[in-house]
Order: sequence, then C-alpha cells, then structure tokens
Amino acid sequence: MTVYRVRMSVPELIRIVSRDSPMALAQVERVRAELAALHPGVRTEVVPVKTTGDKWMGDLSQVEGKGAFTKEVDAALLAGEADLAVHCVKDIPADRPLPAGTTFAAFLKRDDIRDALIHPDGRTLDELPAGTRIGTSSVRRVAQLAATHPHLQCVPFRGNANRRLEKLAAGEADALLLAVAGLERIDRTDVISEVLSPEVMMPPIGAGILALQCREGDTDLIDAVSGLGDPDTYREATAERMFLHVLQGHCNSPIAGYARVDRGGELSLRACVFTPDGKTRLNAHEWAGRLDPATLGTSVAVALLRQGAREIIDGIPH
Ligand SMILES: NCc1[nH]cc(CCC(=O)O)c1CC(=O)O
Repeated sequence: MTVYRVRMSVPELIRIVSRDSPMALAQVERVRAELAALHPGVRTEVVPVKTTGDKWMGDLSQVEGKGAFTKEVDAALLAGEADLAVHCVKDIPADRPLPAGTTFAAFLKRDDIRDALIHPDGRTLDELPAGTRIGTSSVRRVAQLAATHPHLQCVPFRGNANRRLEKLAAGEADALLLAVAGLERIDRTDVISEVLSPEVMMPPIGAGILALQCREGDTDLIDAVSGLGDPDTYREATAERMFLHVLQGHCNSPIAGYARVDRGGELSLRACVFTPDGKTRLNAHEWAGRLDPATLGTSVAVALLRQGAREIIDGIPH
C-alpha cells in the first residue's frame, strides 16, 4: 500500500498577537527569531493589543487569574485579526478550558522559574530591616513572605515590570519581587539583588513558560509552529496546568508549584496551598513514575485536597 503524506505547507505570513508591554513584545521577538530559524521563508507581523490587565490599575488580584492578560489577545485570534498568540502560561487561566476554538500549538523551552528580589542597595531578603516595604500585589508572594519574613510589609504594586521598576525608583516601595524570566526578557537583570530559590519563594504555575496558541483547525499553521515546542516543557506545563485545573483556585488563593523533568527524564511535581497570612502551608510532592503528566497533576491536586486545600481556598474572600 502506498502511504501518501500530505506535505506541510508553511503559511507565507504569520500575524502574531500579544500584549503590548515591553516584556510581551520581547517574547514575540523570541518567537519571530525561532520561527525565522525554522522556516527562513516565512514573514511575520506583530499585532499588539492592550488587555484589561494592562488597563486596570486597581488591585491586581481582582483581575489576575480571570484572563485579564489574555482575553483581548484571544479575541483577536478568534476574530481572525491574527494567526498566532503568544502568552505567558502563568497568565493563562487554568481553572477553565482554553477559549473554544483555540488550542496550544507549542510550549517554548522554559526560562528561569525563580523570583528575584530587587533592592536598590543590593540587599538580600534576609538583610532587609523590619518595616521594609515590598512592592507586590501577588497573593502567592505575600503569603510566602508573611510566613518566612513577617517583619516585612507588602504594599500593593501594579503595572508592567518596567513600570514597577520606575515606581520603585520613585520611592513607592523599598524593594520588589519580580520573576527572573521577565527581567531577562526586558534586559533588566542588572537590578537583581538576590535570586530566590524555589524553596524560599515557590514559583507560580507556568512560571517562565511561553505558550503559542492558534485557532483549532488551522493545521498548516499548527504544523509550522509546533516545531518550536520543547518536549520537557510540554510535560511540565501539562502537569502544572492540570494540577491547577483540578484544584480550582481563584484570584485570591495563594497557590504555588512547579514540575521538573530531571536529567534521567523523570517528571515530578511539587505544589503548595497557603492561607493568605502564610501561617498554614499544605505541601505535596510526587513523581510521575508510570503516570502521564496530566494524571500526575491530578494526583498532586488530590493530595492537597485530602489535606484540606478546598476549605482553605473557599475560606478566602474573592
Ligand atoms: N503577572 C505578569 C507576569 N506574567 C509572567 C511574568 C514573568 C515571566 C514568566 O513567568 O513567564 C510576569 C511578571 C512577574 O510576575 O514578575
């Protein structure tokens, strides 16, 4: 029998939609560079959009986790104004499915998952004096700091990373916590005074991962961009997102965790649920063994639910 293989036809133009922050646009440039290396003939165009998360300057926890940084980008993709969306996985809601009609085409090789402390005088977290104001609106960061450094004071801080650095320079806080990956993307690792290990500050689900999202059925495009995907990152992202899906957190629930493929190819996932004051911390850590990544994510979520995660999450006003 003759097997006919349908030859992949790479689209000649790919319109890429993303947020318009400097970090997001740097992410798009990475995707364009990787696409150019894989398909030298392809042309790309950038379609920047402002999202609710960029416009809303109230409490971040009120909009984060509800697709505030992805909604308008997804809408442009579905409306056919662009063909490919670039998202931080961290910003894509995991409690619900992707918007109907869209699908992940690739997860790019993961960047640094850690948070960094930014202190103008270069101090480390343990060197900060009582009352130091840490600019962060992240319930995950606030809960962990409250547990380990209760003498520090978190103050709400909004805006994209560049904007937060400006506000820090203007004295609106004494120090900041920001993701290392984001600072690398905007070329501002110079401001880092300490990189925090995941044991000190457990990262959010999806940290350091960029996802490419396409319209379902756009098979030529999906085939063309799937070559940018990294297999280990796919396993980690899948385990982490399924974990969050099963746990069903909300915008105010401090949840942290990360999956790792080790040198031997073994996948593990560790995750935590905190009370907002950091006084209660539920922990789970499991290896996949024979389980697929999504089942590992489910299992770790169930382990935390057995410890009372539902009661903690539902007990937090939102
Ligand atoms: N909430 C905004 C956001 N979304 C993703 C990152 C960092 C980069 C990443 O993890 O992909 C950041 C900035 C930050 O938290 O410092």
